[in-house]
Parts: sequence; structure tokens; C-alpha cells
Amino acid sequence: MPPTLRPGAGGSERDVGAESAGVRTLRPRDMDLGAITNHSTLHAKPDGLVLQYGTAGFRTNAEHLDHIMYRMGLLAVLRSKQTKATIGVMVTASHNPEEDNGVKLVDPLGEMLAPSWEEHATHLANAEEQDLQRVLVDISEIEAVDLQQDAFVVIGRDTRPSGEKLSQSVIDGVTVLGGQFHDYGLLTTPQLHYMVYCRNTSGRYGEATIEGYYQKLSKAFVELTKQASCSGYEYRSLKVDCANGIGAMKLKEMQHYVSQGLSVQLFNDGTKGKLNHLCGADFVKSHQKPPEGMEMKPNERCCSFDGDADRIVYYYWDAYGQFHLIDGDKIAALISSFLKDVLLEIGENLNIGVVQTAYANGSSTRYLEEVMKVPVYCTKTGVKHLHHKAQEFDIGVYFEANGHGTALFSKAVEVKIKQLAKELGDNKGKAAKMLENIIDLFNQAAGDAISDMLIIEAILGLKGLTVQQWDALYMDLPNRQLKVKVADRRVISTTDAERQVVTPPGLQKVISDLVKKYKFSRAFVRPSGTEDVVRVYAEADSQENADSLAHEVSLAVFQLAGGIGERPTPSF
Ligand SMILES: CC(=O)N[C@H]1[C@@H](OP(=O)(O)O)O[C@H](CO)[C@@H](O)[C@@H]1O
Ligand SMILES: [Mg+2]
Repeated sequence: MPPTLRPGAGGSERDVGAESAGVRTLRPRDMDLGAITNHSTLHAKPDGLVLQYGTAGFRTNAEHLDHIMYRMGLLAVLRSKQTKATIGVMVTASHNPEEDNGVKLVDPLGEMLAPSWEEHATHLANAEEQDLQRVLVDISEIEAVDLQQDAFVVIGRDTRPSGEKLSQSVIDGVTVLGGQFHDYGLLTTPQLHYMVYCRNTSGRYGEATIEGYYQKLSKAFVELTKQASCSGYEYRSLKVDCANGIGAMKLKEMQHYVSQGLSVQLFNDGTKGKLNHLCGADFVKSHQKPPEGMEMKPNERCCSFDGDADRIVYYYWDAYGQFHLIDGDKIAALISSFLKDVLLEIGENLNIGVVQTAYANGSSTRYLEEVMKVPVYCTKTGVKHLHHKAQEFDIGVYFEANGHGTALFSKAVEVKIKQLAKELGDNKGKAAKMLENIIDLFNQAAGDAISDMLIIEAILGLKGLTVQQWDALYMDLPNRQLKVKVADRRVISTTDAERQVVTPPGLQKVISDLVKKYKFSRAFVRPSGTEDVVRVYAEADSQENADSLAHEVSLAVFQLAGGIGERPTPSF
């Protein structure tokens, strides 16, 4: 029996004298199902549209997302009630084209939504109008949500034109379920994660305002640059491609806080170009070439953010006109080697782990394991998997090859380093203070282009490393990524952190045989969680061989996994 209606929408009206939370948590006055349905008709779901909460939430053309936003507002309230904490909702489609948009929920400690709730999100998003009430009731029951509990939701959005209206639909969903909210408006994705983390740790992590974010990061950064031995102009200037996105606005706001230690020159700042079009971290990484709209001189250190500023990659032209990409793998190598050195200096033996995905370049894994002697772990694609694994170490460094990552420090480590910074003198004390600032500079809620950029700049300055020296840590194996269109990408299932195909039968054997034809080679395929494609990755001893292996694997996918449209042709 569905609960009866109560008049009026939203608010935080209490059901006085209700039974204690537990067995059946739903009571007539807890959810105004009538109002939920009425408002839902204003955010009607297009008939037959099925979307899935993927690697990074829902993402598609912005025109198909209004109902999703409303429903994610509803879900955020339930999650907030259940966790008794502030929940975040970020409206963004990251590196996707400007016409797209998307949404993801942020859990209490600034991390990605728990997997069981991703399933609820998918059910709720795909419920037909007449089933919406039932699905909401089901979720509340399964998760034993105490509907008496207050709910608080914070919302942020990137610069997409559709963002404002879609945020409004989220707010509609939040208020109709009686939730309170704060709309931060324009934010980078990691800034929203930061806000959620701050709010749920009573300000211990930082102040939950944009000013608080700038203050925390810039204070740590400026302290670090004071300790740097190299502070010449070339160490302080950096060119940044902002993908015509939110990163430009936020970096402009932040510029004067860090100007003492860093001078940034912004390109693709959104004044002319289109979001992510021929620029941004994803473009640079996948095309392995510089973005348009950036003036680069040989040996100048440059970097690119993606559309919502949670990824960063570095690069430069050498004196011979060759382009060098420094991706997430090399960022992880720089950071973990720096952390190892600092710990050695302090005399602390902590366990550091580096977490990667199958897309990590084979050379990076070899370098980390064999030269740096740090343990490396491989997880499935998607930051939530890496983040989760990284939490197992005293210090967990995680990066996707595309430049999304950060480092996590256990509470015990943070406390210990703070204490050592106070107690120790001389070089040990200096190193402990350095590490204390580095910890503050990392966004431990999520990978963050601004925070990562400041960390990299600080480390290069402290170590006196040029971009070429950093690049020379190891040589990437030539690699290629391709996409194959198939009728239903779910026919491909994988195991071993996505490095082996399970279905369709026979495909793995073909891939393994192809890989054997080349030297230093590796290849794998997996269905994308953000696009309707199957991704193919290959690496080998030469670019020609990597291209050729990737192409052959694409053909195998096309043939064995129901390819549609044109057969893949060699495109390099
Ligand atoms: C190969 C690749 O770069 N995949 C990206 C991409 O996921 P796919 O599931 O591959 O579409 O978008 C994710 C979200 O931004 C990111 O976490 C991931 O690394
Ligand atoms: Mg992004």
C-alpha cells in the first residue's frame, strides 16, 4: 500500500511521536508523495529513455537530463538522511562536449557515491512516471532511511550553458522532499568535493567556502615555495590551458593568492573558444598533441585542465620540435618519489602504495616497481576504485593515466607529521614541515587540477627539477587508444582489473595471440562507462606497432562483439 498524501510540498515538518526508526521507516507524513509526483510532471522523463549511473554519474546531451536532475535531488535527500550528513550534487559533464551535461552525487567524506546507491540512482532515473513513488519507497526501505532525519545538500555546477537550469531542477527535487540546500553556483568538481568534506568534518579539513579553499591551498603553497631552493623565473612561470571551462574562472580568482610563488598565464579561458573543443587535458592526452590556442615556446612548461578541472596533464615542445606529454603516470612517479625522499629525510618508515589502472603506461609501472621500489596496484577504471584502494595505505598515491588523481594520507600519518613538524629541529624538522604543507596542499577528497598543479610546481621548485628532467624519469612505451562502436557494449565483460575479457567467448584468445606478435606489447578492451563505445588500448615497442596492434584488436572487437557502422580502418 503506498503511503497517503500530505498537503503541501517540502519543508522540514516533523512527524511528532513517530515510531522509532527501523523496521518500516516509511510513514504517511514522511514523504509527500503527491507533491513529488506533481513536481515530477514538470520534469517529465522522455518515454523509453534509459540511462545508467556510469563511471562518473549520468552523462548525456543536456536536453535529456532534466528529469535526471530532479530525481538526483530526491536521491541526494534520501542519502543525506541515511548518512546523517551533507551530500553533494555536481552538475558537470567534465571533458564531454559543451552540449552534454551530467550529474554525480558526492558522499560524506567528499568521495564518490557508494556502489549500492549508484544502483538506486539508476533505478530512480529510469522509473516511468507511474513507478516513481514506488521506487522511492523501495529505496527508503532497503536502505532503512530515517525519514525524520534532516537533510542537507550542496550543489555546484561547471560553466556549461545548460548548468543553471539543470541545477534548478536538482533544487526542485531537494526541496520537494523537505531537504535544505546550499547552491554554490559555479565551482570546479573538486571544489564541490572539498566543500562536502569540510562540512562533514566540522571545518577540521578546512572552511567550506571558496575563500576557505583558496586560503588553505595558497597558505600551504606559499610556505613550500619559501623552502624552495630554485625560485628563478623559469621555475615560477607556467602556461595553463583551461579547456574554456570553470578552471579558468577559478584560477583567475586564485591567482593573487599564489602570485608570490607562481605566475600563471591562462589560455583557452572561455572568453572565445568552446568548452573542451580542441583543447583541455582529455584532448591533449588522447591526441598526444598540444591544444589549440596556446602559444608554446620550446622547453616551456605547460599544462592543461579538463572541463571541470579535476584532471591535469603537463607537456612541452623540445628544442627539436618534438612534443612531450607528461601524463598522470608521470605525475604519480614525481609525487611518490618526492614523498619517499621526504620520509627518508624525516626518518619515518611509512607504507606508500601507488594505485593505477590498466591504462597506466607499462614503463611507469616498471619504473615505480623496479627503480623506486614502491608497490603498485591496478584497479578498474574510475576514480572511485583507485581512491578506495589508496585508502589502504599510510600514504596512497593514485592517478589515472589521463591525469586524474591525488594522494591520501591516513589520519594517523597526518597527526604524526604535524607532531614531528613541531618537535624535530634541523633538516628533519624542515622536512616534516614540508610534508605537513604538502598534505594540506593535496585535495584528499578528489583529484584536483588546481591542487595538483600547485603540488607539482612546488615539488619541481623544491627539487630543482626542470620539466625535461621530470620527463626523463622514464620513457613511455608508445601506445594507442581507439574506440569501437558496437550494438550493445555490455556484451563485453572483463576480469583482472579489466585486463582480461571474459565475454564474448573467444575474444580474449584472439587478443592474446595478437599481443604475442609484438615486442613489449600489451592490449586490452573494455566497455566505456561514459560513452557508448568499447575502448581499445594497446602499447608496444614502437608507435607503428602500437597503432597496428590497436587496429587489429579493434577489428577483433568489431567482429566478435557486434560492431556497427563502418569496420575500423587504420587511421594512423
Ligand atoms: C580511458 C579513460 O581515460 N577513461 C576515463 C573515462 O571513463 P570510461 O569509462 O573509460 O569512459 O572517464 C572517466 C570519468 O572521467 C575516467 O575516470 C576514466 O579514466
Ligand atoms: Mg573531469
